[in-house]
Amino acid sequence: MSQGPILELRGINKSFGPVQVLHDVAFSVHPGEVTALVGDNGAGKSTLVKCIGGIHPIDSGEYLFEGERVHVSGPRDAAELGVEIVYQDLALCDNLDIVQNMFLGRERKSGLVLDEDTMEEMAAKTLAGLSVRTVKSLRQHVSSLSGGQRQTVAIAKAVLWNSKVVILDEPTAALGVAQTAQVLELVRRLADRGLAVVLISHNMNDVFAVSDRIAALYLGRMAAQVKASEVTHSQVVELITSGRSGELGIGNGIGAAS
Ligand SMILES: Nc1ncnc2c1ncn2[C@@H]1O[C@H](COP(=O)(O)OP(=O)(O)OP(=O)(O)O)[C@@H](O)[C@H]1O
Repeated sequence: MSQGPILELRGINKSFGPVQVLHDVAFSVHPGEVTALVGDNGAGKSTLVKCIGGIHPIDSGEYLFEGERVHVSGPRDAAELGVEIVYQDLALCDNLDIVQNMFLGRERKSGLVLDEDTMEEMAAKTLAGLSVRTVKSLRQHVSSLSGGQRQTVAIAKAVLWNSKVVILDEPTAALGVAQTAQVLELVRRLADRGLAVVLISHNMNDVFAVSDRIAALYLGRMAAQVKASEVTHSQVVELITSGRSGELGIGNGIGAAS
């Protein structure tokens, strides 16, 4: 059964100087669901996500979290709400091990020294809770991991910090078939644990494999936000490329008024 949204944006506008990138955007994400955010290059996906993450301040519009209107004026505000973004270029440090990466900037201390045992235990528990069994040792440097394993560590890091909303920016873009499947499984598991997951992707197979809802941006406007079970591949492609889908009777009239 579908619950109300945990995060909801209404009427979001965002410009960079004279260029308006987001126009009156509505977007909502629900706990226990994967919402795919799709759109062509330059449609505004990254900008929208950066507004959610507090990296770009919004010009106008409402940001609601758990039904309350909130002001997110920096990444710290978003993190405090429980919103984490996992970027494509993964902010992992190659020269640190998995535990060090997962606790980077939020290290646990016991007195003046780092509490390595507790950190390792928490990291192990988080990975086990996500059924991640592919990493051999938590003390191996991240540089020795495969692309899929690195994604896994980055995602697990977001889970470790009790995030409620996890936004994944093209998590499978650089991965092969088997690793993509692993990461998608993990994405699904996050939602099954009750998190709200936003998946930015260009890959329709990935989108349909794991998403409950699909939000399509077209030239900075939200063309449609629909249940994945109610649309076909080609309808979503149409939304991405023209902002409309005639057959669906949805879309907000973008490009229609000529
Ligand atoms: N900091 C900025 N200053 C000026 N313009 C920007 C800035 N960031 C993004 N833009 C513009 O906003 C538009 C949307 O870009 P954005 O990166 O959000 O799109 P996207 O959907 O994430 O694209 P892609 O799939 O290529 O990553 C583009 O036209 C881009 O040039």
